[in-house]
Amino acid sequence: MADYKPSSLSYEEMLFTIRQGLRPTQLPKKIIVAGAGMAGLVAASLLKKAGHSVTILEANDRIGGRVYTLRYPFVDDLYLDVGAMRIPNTHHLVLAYLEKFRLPINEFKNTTPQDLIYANGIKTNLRTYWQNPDILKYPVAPHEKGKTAEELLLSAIKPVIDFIQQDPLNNWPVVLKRFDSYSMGDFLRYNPVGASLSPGALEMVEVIIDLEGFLELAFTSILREFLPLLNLNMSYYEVEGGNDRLPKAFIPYLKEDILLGHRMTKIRHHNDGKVTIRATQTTSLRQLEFTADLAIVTVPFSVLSIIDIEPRHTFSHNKYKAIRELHYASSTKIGLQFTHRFWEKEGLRGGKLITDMPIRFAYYPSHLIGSSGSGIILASYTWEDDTLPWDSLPESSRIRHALDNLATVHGNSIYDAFLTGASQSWAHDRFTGGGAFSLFKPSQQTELFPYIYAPEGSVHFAGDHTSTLPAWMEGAIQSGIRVAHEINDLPRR
Ligand SMILES: Cc1cc2nc3c(=O)[nH]c(=O)nc-3n(C[C@H](O)[C@H](O)[C@H](O)COP(=O)(O)OP(=O)(O)OC[C@H]3O[C@@H](n4cnc5c(N)ncnc54)[C@H](O)[C@@H]3O)c2cc1C
Ligand SMILES: N[C@@H](Cc1ccccc1)C(=O)O
Repeated sequence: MADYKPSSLSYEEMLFTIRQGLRPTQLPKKIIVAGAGMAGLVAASLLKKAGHSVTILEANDRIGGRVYTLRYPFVDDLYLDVGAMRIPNTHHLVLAYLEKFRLPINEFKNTTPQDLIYANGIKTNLRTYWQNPDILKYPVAPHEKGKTAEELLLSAIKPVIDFIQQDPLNNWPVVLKRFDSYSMGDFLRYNPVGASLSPGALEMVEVIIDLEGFLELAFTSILREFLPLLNLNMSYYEVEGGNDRLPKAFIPYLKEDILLGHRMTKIRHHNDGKVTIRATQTTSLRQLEFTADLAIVTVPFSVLSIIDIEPRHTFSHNKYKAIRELHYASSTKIGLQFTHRFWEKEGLRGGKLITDMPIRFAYYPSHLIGSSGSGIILASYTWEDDTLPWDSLPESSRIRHALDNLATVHGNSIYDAFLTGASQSWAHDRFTGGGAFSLFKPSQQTELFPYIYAPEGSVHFAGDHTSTLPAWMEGAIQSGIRVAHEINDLPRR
């Protein structure tokens, strides 16, 4: 296990840092930040305010990374968040930045009793399903009849959740030690602490709770990521006008320091401890070099794996292993715009469609509810294997098939209301190296995590993958704050 421990900042200390900044440094340093996603923007803004000189190299022609709001080709000033779309009310770091930048938020209706379900060729809604789960005809065991997917899943994992909630700080490592080798699927099939699920019950849980793509991943990782989504009393927010307004809010303070279209290609350590980042200017293809006291690398490991490290030995064996092995899940989103908000006439105001059709989960917009104009449905949001049928298609076919799936549920009249569509296949996004977010395979949290966030010489690491909440902006922000504290008072090289 690495002897390096990240600064164990409390939530209060992280919130204080967002509101008041770091302690002004007595040792101002030159710092390069690779990546202008949430982690890089948070780290760079805190360190600049503390007195350091920061330069942010961003490969893309926009900042924000996986906080990405698509506006083209939609009309009527509408948009679709094809990356981060929902903010749990327990993600206090994100909410603190939204408050700091005074960004307007509205409720993201993640679920409502009117949520549609279309599975096994049967169409119903959540309210009816809750009253009679057997309506979907999953071949559950006799003792599982009459129970919803949430009830069956929670009955299987409740002992673990209760244990964690008793004392999260001390009990989470115990849970990790005992269950990190389990996949989500194996934990539910051969449950070591609670009710094992029959194949029929497991299939219902997979479809209704959207676990189908994650069953082979680590039980501990999926449990932690899904906790917010499993809590039906959880409320969520979104930024009015698009979630990309959050990263964009950093621009006024950092605009002199951000170099767009600068793709890091090499990290070189010098004998005197300084570090040079080589970057290709993506328009001119010129090779540029930036030398500094320290570097903060926030790019996903799926990208870092193709960056040259010189001399090789300046990264440890375990860092290379973590970069090579950390699992990245894929994800694809498809948005369809319609001339009018027909779904609202069916009582769908926010919330979603849950289906075993290839679109899997669709989300109805939570903004402009009740307005008479056009609207955009997130017609498909898939993860892992569920993205394969979509990633293999050209965009026009993705849109067509998603429309066909929606028509199965909403009727053929939607074809006349269809305006335009767009999709984002993160597997094809070179700025994330083809991964949407890191999620551990069994045992990877134990084996890899300590080496993911640990610095290597003058190179420090941030990004959601280095946090305890990957796949959430909260984790990216947490990592930006952690790394800023980590290097604020380090000696100059
Ligand atoms: C489909 C999807 C849905 C999501 N849903 C939610 C959600 O609902 N709620 C939520 O809170 N979070 C959600 N997330 C997760 C959230 O978007 C991420 O956790 C967060 O944005 C990650 O920020 P980051 O700074 O760690 O990484 P990134 O945003 O990936 O930033 C890394 C940056 O590095 C840049 N870069 C890459 N390679 C190079 C290079 N060689 N040189 C220079 N720059 C480079 C990239 O362009 C990018 O700007 C979702 C993510 C996805 C993909
Ligand atoms: N946080 C992202 C992705 C995600 C959710 C649940 C588990 C893992 C990943 C979302 O809310 O959609």
